[in-house]
Amino acid sequence: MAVRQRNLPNVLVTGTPGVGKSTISKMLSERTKFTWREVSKLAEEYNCLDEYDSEYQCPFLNEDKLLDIMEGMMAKGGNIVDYHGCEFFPERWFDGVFVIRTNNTALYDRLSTRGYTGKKLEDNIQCEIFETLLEEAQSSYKPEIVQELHNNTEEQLYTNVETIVQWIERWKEENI
Ligand SMILES: Nc1ncnc2c1ncn2[C@@H]1O[C@H](COP(=O)(O)OP(=O)(O)O)[C@@H](O)[C@H]1O
Repeated sequence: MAVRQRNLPNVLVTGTPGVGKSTISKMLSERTKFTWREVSKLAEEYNCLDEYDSEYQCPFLNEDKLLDIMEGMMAKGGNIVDYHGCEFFPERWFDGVFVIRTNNTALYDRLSTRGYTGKKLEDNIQCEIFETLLEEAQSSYKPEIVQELHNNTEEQLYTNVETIVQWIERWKEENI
C-alpha cells in the first residue's frame, strides 16, 4: 500500500469553462489558506504553452512539462487545483475531486459575457450538456473521491464552498 506523505489534502476543482471553478477556488483558498493553483496561469507563467490551435482558439498545453513543474507543488498537500481538464494529472495527486456543473442558460450567459462566441461558445455549452468533464473525472479517479456540485445560483456558490471546506475538515480528522 502506498504511504501517504501529505498532511493536508489536495483538491481538484474541475468542470467546463464558466462553471465557477475560479470563483469557488478563490473563496476556498481564502477560507482554508490552501494554495490556489490556476493551471492555465501556471502554464503561462512556466512557458508550458505551445503553438496556437486556430480551431479551438487556444494554445496547446505541454502537459509533460506542466506536470513536472507541478509535481513539487503537490507533494505536501494543501493545494486547490483549478482546471477544465483532469485526466492527465496523476491520480495519486488528489484526495478529492469536485466537478462543478452549471445549467445551459446560466453557462451561456456567463460565457457570452466573457466574450465567447461561435464555435468556442457552442463547444463549451456542448461540453457541459454531454457531461464531458464529469465523465472524465469519473473515469480518471476512484468514484468515492469524485463529487458533483451544481453551481447555478449565488446561494449554491456559498453552499459549494462550505461543502468543500467541510470535506477538508473531515479529511484532516480522518488522516492526521
Ligand atoms: N454560483 C454562481 N452564480 C452566479 N454567477 C456565478 C456563480 N459562480 C460563478 N459565477 C460567475 O460566473 C463567471 C464564471 O466564473 P469563473 O469562476 O470564472 O468560472 P471558471 O473558472 O469555471 O471558468 C464569473 O463571472 C463568476 O462571477
